[in-house]
Amino acid sequence: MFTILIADAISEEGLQPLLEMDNATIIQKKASDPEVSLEVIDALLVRSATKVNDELLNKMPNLKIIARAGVGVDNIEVDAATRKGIVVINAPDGNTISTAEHTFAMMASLMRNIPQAHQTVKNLEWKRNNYLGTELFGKTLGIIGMGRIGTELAKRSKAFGMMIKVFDPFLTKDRAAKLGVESCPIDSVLQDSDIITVHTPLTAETKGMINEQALSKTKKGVFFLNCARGGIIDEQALAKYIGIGHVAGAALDVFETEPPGENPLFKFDNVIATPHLGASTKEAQLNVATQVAREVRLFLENNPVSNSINLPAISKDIFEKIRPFHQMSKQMGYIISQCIKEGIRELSITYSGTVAELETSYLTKATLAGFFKNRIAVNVNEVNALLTAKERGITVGEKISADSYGYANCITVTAKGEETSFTIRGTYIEHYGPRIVYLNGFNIDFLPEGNLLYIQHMDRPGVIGRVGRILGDYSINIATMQVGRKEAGGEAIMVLSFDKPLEDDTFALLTKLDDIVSINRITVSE
Ligand SMILES: NC(=O)c1ccc[n+]([C@@H]2O[C@H](COP(=O)([O-])OP(=O)(O)OC[C@H]3O[C@@H](n4cnc5c(N)ncnc54)[C@H](O)[C@@H]3O)[C@@H](O)[C@H]2O)c1
Ligand SMILES: O=C(O)CC[C@@H](O)C(=O)O
Repeated sequence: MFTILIADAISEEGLQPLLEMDNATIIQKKASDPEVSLEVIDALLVRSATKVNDELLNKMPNLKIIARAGVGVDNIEVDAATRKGIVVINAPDGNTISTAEHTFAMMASLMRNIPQAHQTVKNLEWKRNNYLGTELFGKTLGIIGMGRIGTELAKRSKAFGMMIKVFDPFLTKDRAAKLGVESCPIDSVLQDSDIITVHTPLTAETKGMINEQALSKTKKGVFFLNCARGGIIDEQALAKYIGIGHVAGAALDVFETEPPGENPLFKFDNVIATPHLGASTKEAQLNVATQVAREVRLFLENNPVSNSINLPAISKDIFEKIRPFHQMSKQMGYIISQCIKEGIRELSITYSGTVAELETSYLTKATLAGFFKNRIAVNVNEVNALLTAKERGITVGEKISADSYGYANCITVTAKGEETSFTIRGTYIEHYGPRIVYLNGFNIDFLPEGNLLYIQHMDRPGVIGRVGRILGDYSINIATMQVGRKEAGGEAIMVLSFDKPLEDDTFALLTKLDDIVSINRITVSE
């Protein structure tokens, strides 16, 4: 049973995919509501009001996924979520059209003084001479950030006869040509535009990118728009440039602090504002809610998600192909973790045969997730596996090899510590399942599941009998037993499986037997 917390106002109609789940309890309350038991929440859905920070995440040890019903994830501490292995998803395009339309509406309103004029009419005034506007036709619109919203805005603005200059370091010349816009350096956008609008995410690089220095490069009489994120345009600098009459006006939907409270910009009549309404349409809210609700449900039902911020996107088709290897990779990582007793400094994974053609990076992360399971306090999964390895100084290597040892596919994992190393190889046999076919120099064949006992011993008469006798004395039923050796009289291994875990006292007796080199209890669970 899953518990899903919808912490902000999200369209009820769009939440249907979650409401229809018969194994989920849906709670629609603020995360700060004392009635909410944060520790049981599996999935959290938010818009921008809930600040998903480390402090909140620490109260949610069961949390597996955070969904942002919108684009910007700046209200979520993604790094903190990643460290804890929590998947973060968003709805990247559900509100694109609405926000582009809102930006366009703000631009038109700004140029024709619509909000100010509207207010005077309502005040029973008729000030026709005060509101001389400016046409959009023939003007140059500078767009900083030519992503989804920038692109939609450009299309609409072109239809109004505007010229478009764009600065986006990730925009290729080909794409700019296709969109009919001029891609140029930021200074050229600043110098030549009549109206400048920002559509980037708020990042360390874009924070304050329109500062005094940038404003000083603009034309006198330029207009500014910000319907992306507060802080991309420095509010103090903008207020200064409006104050000296250099900037002719600004339209703002977003603010450095929201709600903004007292703000130096609000004293100017030529500044118009809306309270972060870009995505506030019925259509956008339904779109984003439906997108995240579908994704959260897919995720909880063990399917891949497409709009993750911190997990590589993987299609359902590809995931179906890697699913058997995915489970086996986790199992092998988990077996290694229980057999190598010291810290490791290197983990290398070699893929061969058909598996080498699949998304192996995902399998490498699954191996690490299995390795870290029960070794460290945080839950490690594909989201934080590489980061966790890096933080612990473990080098992770991935290789493709042509030699698949006669199997259709195989994955070989070698872990190296300071003193020891351990190698395990698995193959997946269709209609039969995963098999471990090699352990530390020995060919073997066992199913990596359940309660296992792995014994490395000398190949001498009586060893197997002595192990069997102790197990028999303690009424322990051996479910399966596999043996392997390199040469007669040398070292050998046996892998036994039981219906229930081996008790400590039985295990202790086995460790004291003659001719045993090493012995490990292994539990391989989901
Ligand atoms: N006002 C609202 O309600 C509302 C609604 C939706 C989105 N947004 C915000 O609008 C912004 C754009 O959203 P989007 O969906 O178009 O995002 P997007 O990811 O599609 O586009 C962002 C673009 O910015 C570009 N970019 C990144 N860094 C840059 C830099 N330093 N200089 C220039 N360009 C840079 C990227 O290459 C990308 O093309 C985001 O900040 C988002 O949070 C606001
Ligand atoms: O939730 C909202 O209304 C705002 C969404 C918007 O800022 C976004 O980044 O998608």
